[in-house]
Amino acid sequence: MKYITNKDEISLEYDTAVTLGKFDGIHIGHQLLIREILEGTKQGLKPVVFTFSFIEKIRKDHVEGNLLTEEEKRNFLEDLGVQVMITYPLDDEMRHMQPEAFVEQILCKKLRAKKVVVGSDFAFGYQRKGDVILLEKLSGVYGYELVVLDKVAMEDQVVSSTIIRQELLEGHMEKVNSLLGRCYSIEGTVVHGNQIGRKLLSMPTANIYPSFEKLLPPNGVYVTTIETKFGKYEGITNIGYKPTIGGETRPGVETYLFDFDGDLYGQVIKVNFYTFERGEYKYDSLEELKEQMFRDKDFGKKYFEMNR
Ligand SMILES: Cc1cc2nc3c(=O)[nH]c(=O)nc-3n(C[C@H](O)[C@H](O)[C@H](O)COP(=O)(O)O)c2cc1C
Ligand SMILES: Nc1ncnc2c1ncn2[C@@H]1O[C@H](COP(=O)(O)OP(=O)(O)OP(=O)(O)O)[C@@H](O)[C@H]1O
Repeated sequence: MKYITNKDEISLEYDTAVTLGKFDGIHIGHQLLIREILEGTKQGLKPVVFTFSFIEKIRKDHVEGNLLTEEEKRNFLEDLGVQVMITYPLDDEMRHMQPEAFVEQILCKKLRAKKVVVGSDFAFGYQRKGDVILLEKLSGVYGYELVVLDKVAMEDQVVSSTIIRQELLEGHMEKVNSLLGRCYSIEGTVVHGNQIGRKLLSMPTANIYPSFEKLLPPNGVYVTTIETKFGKYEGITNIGYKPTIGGETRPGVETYLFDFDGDLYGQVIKVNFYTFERGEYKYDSLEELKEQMFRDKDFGKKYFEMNR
């Protein structure tokens, strides 16, 4: 997949099927739009996702972050079969661009869009004045096919990244997963902890520190699966600051993998979240923490027995 972040490099040399938006999470609604641009390949059009960089707006504290980091979004779109991803800088020039100019100069001239796919509420251009009516009108002028998809809803609620972010911050993982059409996941490189898990708690853990732009569910314990280069394992994961031990300055994601006995240090793992079990708690002693962690392990094992 071609990945373009420099606005001087967006002139494409082939005809394209383009969808536009923020695409945070790439939820079940976004996936429909992407499927539609992939259909464009049958007419010889390359599928393109055009999105903006909002980096400057993100408070880097896991609370106003995104469901997907830029890297995750890129990998995900590539896996889906998208051939070009453009992350366009949302600078002053772009912010003030009239919607008609955007369609003419960017969409038609630079991206050579012959098919444009958007949701029915798509808005773009200065003051979000451009909409599907304008796109329809201009399709006759510039000769592209416009496909407008109805917004996907689930249980009478329109699916949106905003709703998924809210549900995630509440720890409603089942809801988040059904709106995403897959498990919420966090990726990172396994780093060394302070070895208390293996030596004193009889529970070795793989520690990762997610990127700051990544939105995290509430601190606490979750049932998870973990993708590693050795395969996929079931496990139990704590998100937080380990208050019983102390000394942590940023939240970590710490996982005990069931039935695994190998070395993960330095490797990238992906942790998939299924359900929230309990909040993180400051115990009076390591012994109490250890007893609770073994109850957490039983909880996780039972969850998979019942949900396999
Ligand atoms: C399932 C699970 C539950 C945990 N729950 C808590 C908790 O409630 N409070 C806490 O302070 N630490 C909790 N932890 C973190 C432990 O304190 C941590 O695993 C231990 O300190 C070992 O850390 P280390 O890998 O740096 O050696 C939990 C860890 C796991 C895997
Ligand atoms: N539920 C949905 N069904 C179909 N298309 C959707 C849905 N949600 C968004 N879209 C479309 O996907 C494109 C990208 O939209 P955008 O990234 O703004 O999604 P969003 O989920 O509505 O985000 P936000 O909640 O931040 O507004 C737009 O064309 C939008 O209309």
